[in-house]
Amino acid sequence: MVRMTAIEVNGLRKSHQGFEAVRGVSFEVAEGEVFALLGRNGAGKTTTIEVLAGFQRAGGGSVRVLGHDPYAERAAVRPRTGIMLQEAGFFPELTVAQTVDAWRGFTDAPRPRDEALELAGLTARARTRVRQLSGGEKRRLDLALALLGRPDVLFLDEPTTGMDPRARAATWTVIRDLAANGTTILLTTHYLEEAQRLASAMAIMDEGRIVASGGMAETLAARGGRVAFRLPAHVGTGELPLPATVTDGLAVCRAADPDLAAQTLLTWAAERGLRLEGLEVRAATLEDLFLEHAPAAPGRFAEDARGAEDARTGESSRFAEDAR
Ligand SMILES: Nc1ncnc2c1ncn2[C@@H]1O[C@H](COP(=O)(O)OP(=O)(O)OP(=O)(O)O)[C@@H](O)[C@H]1O
Repeated sequence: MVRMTAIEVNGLRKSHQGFEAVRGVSFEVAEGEVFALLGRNGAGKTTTIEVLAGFQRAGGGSVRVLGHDPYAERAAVRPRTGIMLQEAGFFPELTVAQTVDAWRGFTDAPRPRDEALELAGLTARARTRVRQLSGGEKRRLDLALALLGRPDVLFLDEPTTGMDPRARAATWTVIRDLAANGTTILLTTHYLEEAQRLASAMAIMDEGRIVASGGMAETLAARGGRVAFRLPAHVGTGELPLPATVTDGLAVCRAADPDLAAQTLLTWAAERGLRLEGLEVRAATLEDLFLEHAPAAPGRFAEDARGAEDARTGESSRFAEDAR
């Protein structure tokens, strides 16, 4: 089957009050694909989504959603798209069920209320007032509303922020099922493991430009991985069989094939009667790529980013287990 292009972005530019938030961005998303648009705060992701959803006119370049200009041909595009923005405008005194019913009134051929609530895992909260929902539950209500019109294209801006691990895993299943049934999904997220698991293609934005993009599997394979271990006492970096950087006694070798690099290092160590304490072999993760291409601004957040790199392995595997 030939997959059509559902979203086309060509040289998109967009300014807010003289500040150019998006500076010539191009990418394509195939029908039924999950595409992750990534980048640190302020990179221009939401602005791009707002243009794609037809809320704002492109300042330069062109965008097409399902073959149409989403701003000029809004009537053709809007009924076929669903959107979950970061800030939902709910009425706090309505219940969840009343909110869905109100939204159904604005939607052509909407899903039944119960089906939408079930998809978003909100069946048990149907009679709860919106103001009493937790942050994660509000995101789930947003998801229910975005899915009401059975959209062909779904824009999800940080869809799982505030969700607990179980709700997040359930949302991933919904997203995967929708894509398997042909829905095209463009999502932004700061949870890189989420992007790595869900998306088959991605682009990393920084300061309004794309700094890395491509198929998820291919891009990660091309980056290679790393082997880390405690540098044995009295061994100099120059004695190692592979180039390594050493920080605070932790040696890190980057390698296209990290398994092979680990074998080389272990053989070398065994021949000398040395142990490689804390040996860790890892394929590249999206987080590696992200930290490389979207470095933190100088100052406090630069240090946070380094902390994230050190803590990364433990954090992401804990999350992975919770979510399984
Ligand atoms: N309405 C607006 N008026 C002025 N500046 C804006 C407006 N909306 C966004 N910006 C600025 O444009 C830049 C890009 O914002 P945008 O919301 O697109 O980033 P983002 O990548 O979605 O960030 P985040 O991850 O924090 O959501 C930011 O510097 C932001 O301050």
